[in-house]
Amino acid sequence: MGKGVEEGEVRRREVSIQICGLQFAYEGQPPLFAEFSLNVSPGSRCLLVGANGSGKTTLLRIMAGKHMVGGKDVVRVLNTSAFHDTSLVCSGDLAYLGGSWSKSVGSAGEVPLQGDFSAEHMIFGVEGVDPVRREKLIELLDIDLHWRMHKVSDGQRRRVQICMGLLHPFQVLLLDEVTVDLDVVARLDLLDFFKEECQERGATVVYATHIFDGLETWATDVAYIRDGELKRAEKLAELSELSSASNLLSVVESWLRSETKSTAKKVVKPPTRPSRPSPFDSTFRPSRHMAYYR
Ligand SMILES: Nc1ncnc2c1ncn2[C@@H]1O[C@H](COP(=O)(O)OP(=O)(O)OP(=O)(O)O)[C@@H](O)[C@H]1O
Repeated sequence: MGKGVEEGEVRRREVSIQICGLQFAYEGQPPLFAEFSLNVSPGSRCLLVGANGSGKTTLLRIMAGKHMVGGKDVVRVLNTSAFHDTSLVCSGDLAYLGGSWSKSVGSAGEVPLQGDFSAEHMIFGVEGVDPVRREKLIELLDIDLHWRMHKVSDGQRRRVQICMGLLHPFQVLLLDEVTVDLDVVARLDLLDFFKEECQERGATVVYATHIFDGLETWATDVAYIRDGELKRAEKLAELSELSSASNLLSVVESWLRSETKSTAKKVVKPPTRPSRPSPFDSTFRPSRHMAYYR
């Protein structure tokens, strides 16, 4: 084995995801990310938090190689460019579970999850899978293989989607709030499964969420994004606010509330309208323009 390969392996173990000076804008839009950098180390369970529209989904999709960005060194996942090296996804080393009802299964592309298929057909259709892992996931997610995908509930469909996404033992898993439809038991069991995968195999999970139940003891790191800018990236154990606040929800709430306040300060007040006449004023006469004052 060559020295270069060994060095590559060492780097791979030091950092799972490396984003350095990312710049990204949707077509015709102002830049969402400008000089964004973030490192995530192996074995981490990193929460991605931020207000609606702050850029979490876009960032996950960039890490998943779904958007082309700059050069090959800007976004590295397992020391490879996720966009340029499709083997990362095809091998199952990099898995992305997003909100849509479809699943990228290796080179098979996007598989719809709402047709008249059985859960068994969907799950057993994924090739090259360890049957023991498959059984474990079916049991964990309490999937009935006879479910017809067009007749199941959102939560049941989501279970099948998650199962298919986890069949291959990923090295990096990107989760865009996919637990939202799951009941409490399924969600907590799934979080335990992810924790086990990180602790036993050194896998890395990045999880964008607005639901913080049970995450204080689950996550190792938190990254807070505001308008495409990384405001905080810390180990949860070192998060000073967490010792004084009762839970992670309160900490994130305070971050987002201070954001709202500082944004509110920036809002330019519209020019004041002429005061409208009060119906209690004796000079008041209903006007055909009144609707505009609502
Ligand atoms: N396909 C798109 N084309 C243009 N702009 C987009 C597109 N997708 C997202 N955006 C914009 O990019 C910004 C970030 O969106 P993104 O979905 O990444 O935010 P988010 O943090 O995941 O939000 P949420 O918490 O609501 O899921 C938003 O202002 C959004 O309007």
